[in-house]
Amino acid sequence: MTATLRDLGEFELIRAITARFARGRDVLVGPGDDAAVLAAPDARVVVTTDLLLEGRHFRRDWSSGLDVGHKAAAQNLADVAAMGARPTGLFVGFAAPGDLTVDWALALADGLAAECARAGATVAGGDISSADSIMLGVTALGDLEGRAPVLRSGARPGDVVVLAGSLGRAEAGLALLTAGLGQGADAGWAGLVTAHRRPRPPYPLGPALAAAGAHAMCDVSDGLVQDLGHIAAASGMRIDLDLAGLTALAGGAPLRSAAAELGADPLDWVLTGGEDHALVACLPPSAAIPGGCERIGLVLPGTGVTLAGQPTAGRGGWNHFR
Ligand SMILES: Nc1ncnc2c1ncn2[C@@H]1O[C@H](COP(=O)(O)OP(=O)(O)O)[C@@H](O)[C@H]1O
Ligand SMILES: Cc1ncc(C[n+]2csc(CCOP(=O)(O)OP(=O)(O)O)c2C)c(N)n1
Ligand SMILES: [Mg+2]
Ligand SMILES: [Mg+2]
Ligand SMILES: [Mg+2]
Repeated sequence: MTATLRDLGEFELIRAITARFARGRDVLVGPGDDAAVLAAPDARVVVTTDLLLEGRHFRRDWSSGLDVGHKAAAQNLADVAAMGARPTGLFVGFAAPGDLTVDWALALADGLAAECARAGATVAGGDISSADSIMLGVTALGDLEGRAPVLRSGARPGDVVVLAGSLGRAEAGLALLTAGLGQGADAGWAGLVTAHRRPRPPYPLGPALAAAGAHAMCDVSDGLVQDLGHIAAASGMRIDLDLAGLTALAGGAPLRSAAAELGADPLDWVLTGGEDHALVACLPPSAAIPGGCERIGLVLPGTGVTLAGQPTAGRGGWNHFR
């Protein structure tokens, strides 16, 4: 076969790869969700892993070692929370060039430790190698504490889609850095750049949404429309986003002024921007919406993600090969 990864795209590649793995009898939730759940020793432990590569996920001239440590931990701990689990431990594979300063490597460790502390977890192991550029492979574990895992596949018609955390801010910060306007940015723009460098997922709201009865949940790593698209597809449902609510999210002063400066659309950042690692969940209409969450849409029969009933085609999200 001469097709390339770019031809296939990230998510078709994942489908093709995982189709080759047997579903072991200990695997209660396998590839396809934010984290896996294994039956042995019991069904309380969720496991997830993510890569973070220099040049692809961060740049050393844009982010400090401390920033990258925060981001590497947050990206994984958010997947744990998105299952409704409490983060417990992180395992960190770290490869770097020999001329990296010790200060940078130790700042990275400090960032990992600080972000773990935010989530109530800790680094429990890892591995080190040398490499031409910095690479991190982080694995996170979490405890469901007796709750059922909240999958991407459980959304039902009538569920209310709720958001915990921010959207579009990390993408705006990345756009500012890319345009050369990020360093030394003042006022609100600095907050956007910080959102790119150190996303702040609302970890406790993962278990809180699970306890509130969430039918489905995920974190937003690649963009709201794309990630909700995974829930819609896995659940066999349509998700309709509320235009007024999302326009309000895009209307914050820093997002608006950064978008005006860059000739961008702040609503695009909110709909397609990745890496804020907000949590989005589908709650039954009777459920009490936990504090800190806001309603942004509705689950309906059908397919795909719509905005006020209109198709979102063309508003994609991050895909590693496209
Ligand atoms: N190389 C791989 N082998 C097996 N499973 C994979 C691989 N890459 C991704 N997956 C699985 O595919 C699903 C989607 O991955 P991804 O989009 O990275 O999720 P997330 O955005 O939550 O990190 C996850 O369940 C993940 O475990
Ligand atoms: C230097 C740089 N360029 C581009 C980006 C934007 N970016 C890189 S990966 C990504 C999506 C999230 O990362 P991914 O590895 O897909 O995490 P996952 O979905 O597996 O959680 C985004 C928006 C960035 N963070 N840094
Ligand atoms: Mg995820
Ligand atoms: Mg991943
Ligand atoms: Mg991704």
